[in-house]
Amino acid sequence: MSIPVHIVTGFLGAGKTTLLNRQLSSGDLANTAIIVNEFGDVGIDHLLVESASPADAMIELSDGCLCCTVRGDLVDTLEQLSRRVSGGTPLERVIIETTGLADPAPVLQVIMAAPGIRDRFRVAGVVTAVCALTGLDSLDQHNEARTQVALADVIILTKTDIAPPSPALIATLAALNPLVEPVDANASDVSLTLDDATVSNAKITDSGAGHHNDRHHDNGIEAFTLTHNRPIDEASVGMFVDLLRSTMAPEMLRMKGIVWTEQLADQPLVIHGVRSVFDPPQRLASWPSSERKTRLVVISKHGKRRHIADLFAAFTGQARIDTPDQQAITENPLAIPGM
Ligand SMILES: Nc1nc2c(ncn2[C@@H]2O[C@H](COP(=O)(O)OP(=O)(O)OP(=O)(O)O)[C@@H](O)[C@H]2O)c(=O)[nH]1
Repeated sequence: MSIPVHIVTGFLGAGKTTLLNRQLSSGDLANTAIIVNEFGDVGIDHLLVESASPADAMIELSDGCLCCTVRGDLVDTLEQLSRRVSGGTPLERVIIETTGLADPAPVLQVIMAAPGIRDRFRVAGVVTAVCALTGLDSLDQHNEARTQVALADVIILTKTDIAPPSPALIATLAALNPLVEPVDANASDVSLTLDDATVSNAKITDSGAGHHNDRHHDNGIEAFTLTHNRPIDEASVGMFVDLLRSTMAPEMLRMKGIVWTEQLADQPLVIHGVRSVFDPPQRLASWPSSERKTRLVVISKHGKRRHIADLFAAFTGQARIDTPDQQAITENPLAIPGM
């Protein structure tokens, strides 16, 4: 059984450590390793996180950002944890608190793709703290803040006790991540460690995506849904994903959803990708609702929607006058317009 890794992110000062402390003090983080990543020579945050978990469960990765310089350290740390587990130490979960300036995608990629890590750990979810007071400014001004929201499985609005979130902030969050309905940090059931069922259900249902089928925002990220009403050949799905990974990885922040395949039509395929890294597709035991339909939510850099939609159309046999079909693309990938 792989060990779930929960990533807690959010812009500088958004309230990550406060949320973590709150959950630690509630006592439900037994057998949890907490990895805190900080900028600067002297880490502070790890001192601020209360030691409610075993002393050696607290690991500080400082002097760099997880998404760049200390990536190797993260792999080493997870390998060490894995060895401890083999030696009999109980470990139910890992929580990684990133720096406020981190892009969480490389962290996810380490867990999903690094040899020796991906078999022993799995991404359980990304929780992003957003400050109700300063969140809108951060989102307007910083790419990292937008990426943190775009990649979130859960968005927690902090400091709502000081001021309620503005409608503009709520609208911006919905545009950046139509899959997720923000929750209030003060709500009684807020948790940083969502169980797998909650997260995978959020990923595959239509909640949010159905209402915001085609959302974009002028701050560089757009979210849209690709849908198809007929079963798709599984091989075509694989080719579509491969081509996206090889040609669009820097622009495609995230793709998640369910696919109705010709093979095993009663058990939809779950697709879950972060940039170029995709989880091995999993089958659901059955459809989550009565509606059978392929739904893929894509969060990408602004301006790439047309290319991604054209590729999807080609691989699902939806011919368009000015777009090559699947055969043309797979025989000559250079034929994709705009790439
Ligand atoms: N009133 C109020 N203050 C909060 C809340 N959450 C965090 N704070 C305060 O905001 C400040 C920053 O909180 P932290 O939890 O350290 O934020 P962080 O995201 O870990 O900060 P960095 O690690 O520096 O990015 C602290 O002074 C907290 O006490 C909240 O929900 N309400």
